[in-house]
Amino acid sequence: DLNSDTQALVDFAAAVPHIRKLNWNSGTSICASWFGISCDSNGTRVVAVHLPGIGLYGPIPPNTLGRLGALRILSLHSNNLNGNLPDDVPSMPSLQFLYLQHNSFSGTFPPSLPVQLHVLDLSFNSFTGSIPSTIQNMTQLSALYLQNNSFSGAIPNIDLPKLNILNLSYNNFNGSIPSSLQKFPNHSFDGNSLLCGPPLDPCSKVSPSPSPSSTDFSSSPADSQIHDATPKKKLGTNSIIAIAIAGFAVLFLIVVVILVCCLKRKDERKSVLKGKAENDKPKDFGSGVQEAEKNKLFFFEGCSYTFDLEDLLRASAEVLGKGSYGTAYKAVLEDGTTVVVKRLKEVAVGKKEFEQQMEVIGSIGQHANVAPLRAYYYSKDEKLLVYNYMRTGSFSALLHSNRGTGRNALDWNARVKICLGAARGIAHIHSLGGVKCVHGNVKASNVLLTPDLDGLMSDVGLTPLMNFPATISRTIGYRAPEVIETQKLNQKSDVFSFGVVLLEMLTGKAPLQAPGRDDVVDLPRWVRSVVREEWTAEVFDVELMKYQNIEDEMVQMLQIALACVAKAPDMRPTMDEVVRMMEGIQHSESKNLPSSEAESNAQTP
Ligand SMILES: Nc1ncnc2c1ncn2[C@@H]1O[C@H](COP(=O)(O)OP(=O)(O)OP(=O)(O)O)[C@@H](O)[C@H]1O
Repeated sequence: DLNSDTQALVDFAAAVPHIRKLNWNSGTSICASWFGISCDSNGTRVVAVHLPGIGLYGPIPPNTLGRLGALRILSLHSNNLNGNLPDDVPSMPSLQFLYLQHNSFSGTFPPSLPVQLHVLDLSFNSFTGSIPSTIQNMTQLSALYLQNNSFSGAIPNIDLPKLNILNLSYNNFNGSIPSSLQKFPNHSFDGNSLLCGPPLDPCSKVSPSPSPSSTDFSSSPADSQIHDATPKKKLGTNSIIAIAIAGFAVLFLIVVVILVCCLKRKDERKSVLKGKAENDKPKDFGSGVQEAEKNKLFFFEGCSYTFDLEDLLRASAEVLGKGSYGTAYKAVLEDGTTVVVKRLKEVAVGKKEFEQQMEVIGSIGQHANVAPLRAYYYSKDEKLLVYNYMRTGSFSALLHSNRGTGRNALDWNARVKICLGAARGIAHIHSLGGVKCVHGNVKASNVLLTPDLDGLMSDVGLTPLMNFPATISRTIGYRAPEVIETQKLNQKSDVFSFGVVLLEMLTGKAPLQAPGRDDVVDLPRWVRSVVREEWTAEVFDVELMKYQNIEDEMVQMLQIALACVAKAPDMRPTMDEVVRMMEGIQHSESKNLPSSEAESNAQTP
């Protein structure tokens, strides 16, 4: 019952040192006010423990968390926990989501995992030994993250029907990849030098000699609470040379492909715009178009548009808004095609760098949650970007416009779906690595919506083109404190900005848009101050109050948001972790389960 759950948590907190205060006071209600704790809807059992990145130290003692018999989600990632897992922890009877990544756990793969586990994340630890074939019993498993450990041996031939995410990269696995797992992409297996077969190189070609990375393994558990997503292992000189050669080859190929495309287009569009730029009345966004012969619209691959610059200049245009990069126009072409044209102002880079960044943007755009850039035009006086027109508009517009006029409120599931889409889009950008793979301007008006309310990140890859200080004032409410100070963007500053979007979604309040305006709030500060006083009610959007059974989810989402807007960048989760935590919430609620299962969950003693 709740008393024994409470005692289990108290025992855990007493035995495990932690940097951040938990404020688990026996006088307050565990379900309503204990940090990181969620109960079932009756308030009779603890069903989720979310304690990411709060500085937990040392091993998990046996007979503490393991006593939480109704626990469905255990999230202890990004702490400094170490040692072996106690026997009773992963084997809790109701556990469905286990997040232990980014700690310093050692020992072998947990021998007894509950068969109903949905997600298991042991990545970025120091686990050793092989994966037991009994993993085959976990028929509900949909995601298995074991990357960046020291697991070894052959990978068992597991065939789990629901498994759709698998990451075994950066371990010491050897042998051939079993047929059942060959459907996963290479990066599921990267960084295991003795592993071969599809999707990696064929086994016969793999030389047995490359030094196993175990000796190079550098583990620095205590230096930070949240590690970067970059692999912990150092690469040998051979690997670096090989990677460099492969990189050059890929780059060369890309350049060749682009050249071929350009030449082809040149042929297709003869004499586009010859003498037209002066004769036609150019739209606002085309007034700087010159030298039309030399500079044409460059389309990205996979784009089905057939118009050219001339058509675009003839289109009827309407201003959508002035953003930090320039003005956005909705342009309707003569054949009815509607696109968005962004006319960039104050581009701070030259042509070559601009084009290189366009290539980066083109490659980032291959994701369901990133609004793809379709075409661009570059000349000395005019820089235009062409995007699909999203008629559902932006998250910001849907969340804030026409409030209080009996509008159709954006319901909870829609809000979560939109934010999860945006989170996946940002995580995708981050996954590409490198300094340029930062969004840099995450905010609700840059989350565009598909007709079925999926969130897409727009304005991707534009910050490296611009003069940084020019963009800062418009988006002040989304900026991480260190960005305001140093003017340097990084992935953790994107996480902060995303946290503000989540707070915006939860509270229905827009963050500070520009200094000196008093109609809007410093959201992280406001939410923190309310939360300090008392939980929930005050914080959440009144429009959300009419929905049943969502308090748990809202509180959990609030915790994620607050973790994202932590003042210290190191304390913020990575975007990948944010996605997984959000997915965990989505899956965990009984209302998302089939009704029979929901009932049995509700009846659990
Ligand atoms: N592809 C698109 N489809 C529909 N609406 C869009 C599209 N791109 C932008 N918008 C909308 O047009 C308006 C202006 O966009 P723009 O990106 O120029 O400025 P912003 O988002 O307000 O600020 P920033 O430049 O900092 O991103 C915003 O309301 C935005 O949501």
